[in-house]
Amino acid sequence: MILELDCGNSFIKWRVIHAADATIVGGGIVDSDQALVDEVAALQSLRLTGCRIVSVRSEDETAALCALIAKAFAVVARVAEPAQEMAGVRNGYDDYQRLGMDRWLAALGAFHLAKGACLVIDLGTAAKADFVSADGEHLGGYICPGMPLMRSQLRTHTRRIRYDDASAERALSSLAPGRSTVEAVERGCVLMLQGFARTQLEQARALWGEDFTVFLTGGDAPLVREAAPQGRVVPDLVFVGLAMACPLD
Ligand SMILES: Nc1ncnc2c1ncn2[C@@H]1O[C@H](COP(=O)(O)OP(=O)(O)OP(=O)(O)O)[C@@H](O)[C@H]1O
Ligand SMILES: CC(C)(CO)[C@@H](O)C(=O)NCCC(=O)O
Ligand SMILES: [K+]
Repeated sequence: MILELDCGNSFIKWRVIHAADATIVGGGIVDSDQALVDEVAALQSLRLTGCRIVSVRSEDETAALCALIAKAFAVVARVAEPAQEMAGVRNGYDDYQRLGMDRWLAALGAFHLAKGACLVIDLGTAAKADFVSADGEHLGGYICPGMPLMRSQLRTHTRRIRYDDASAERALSSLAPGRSTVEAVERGCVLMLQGFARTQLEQARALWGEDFTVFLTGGDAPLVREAAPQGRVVPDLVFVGLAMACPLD
């Protein structure tokens, strides 16, 4: 069994797969290293033979997580490293090491699945878009605040915007103009995300006409379904790329 980890800025997504056929044994989302170890250790008949990690955290934080995993499960974690070119995709950044590894792996996974031009829209703490042309040229992308950051900026920088998580969830039953603070903010931020998605689609159309595949990933992907109806929702797109970048015998 292989432990796969996607360490974002707010959460760690994990899953355990069988090494032989990649079938999924278990998975989840946690907000700390210790919670990760506790959840994975609770899996029935766990037998880890390897671990691969993609992280956008600092080197120290990533090293600390690897050490914890080595101690808890006696496996050496392989950490995905930046590359100028991999699996037919050429990194489009001026300095390829600066491109976020989650973006790079999602682009690798998307190109592998699409076998042609593709647009990746990843909606997490940050909202990201990346473009890969039919010949594997990564053209670059965009980074914006995602839903959690837009929300918290409004809360932090105003005095009268305050509401709880439960009312935030209720507010999203519709996107009609808000008649309360929570509705106005939550729906407004969703419309920002949808606007982001639509603009990326326009860019892709300008580049490639209708000849491209759209992938939606990240925790908030469902919020832009209507704005990108042709989008393929692939929640584990980063893991697809991670397996390509870190094959384990
Ligand atoms: N089960 C879940 N646990 C945590 N967040 C979730 C869950 N389902 C949906 N979300 C939403 O997903 C968003 C976080 O997305 P994601 O987990 O992709 O972020 P991240 O990987 O930490 O961020 P980034 O990729 O920008 O570094 C939050 O806005 C949250 O509301
Ligand atoms: C943008 C984030 C934070 C999204 O997780 C990550 O991809 C990252 O830290 N990227 C480095 C900056 C860049 O991609 O240009
Ligand atoms: K992520």
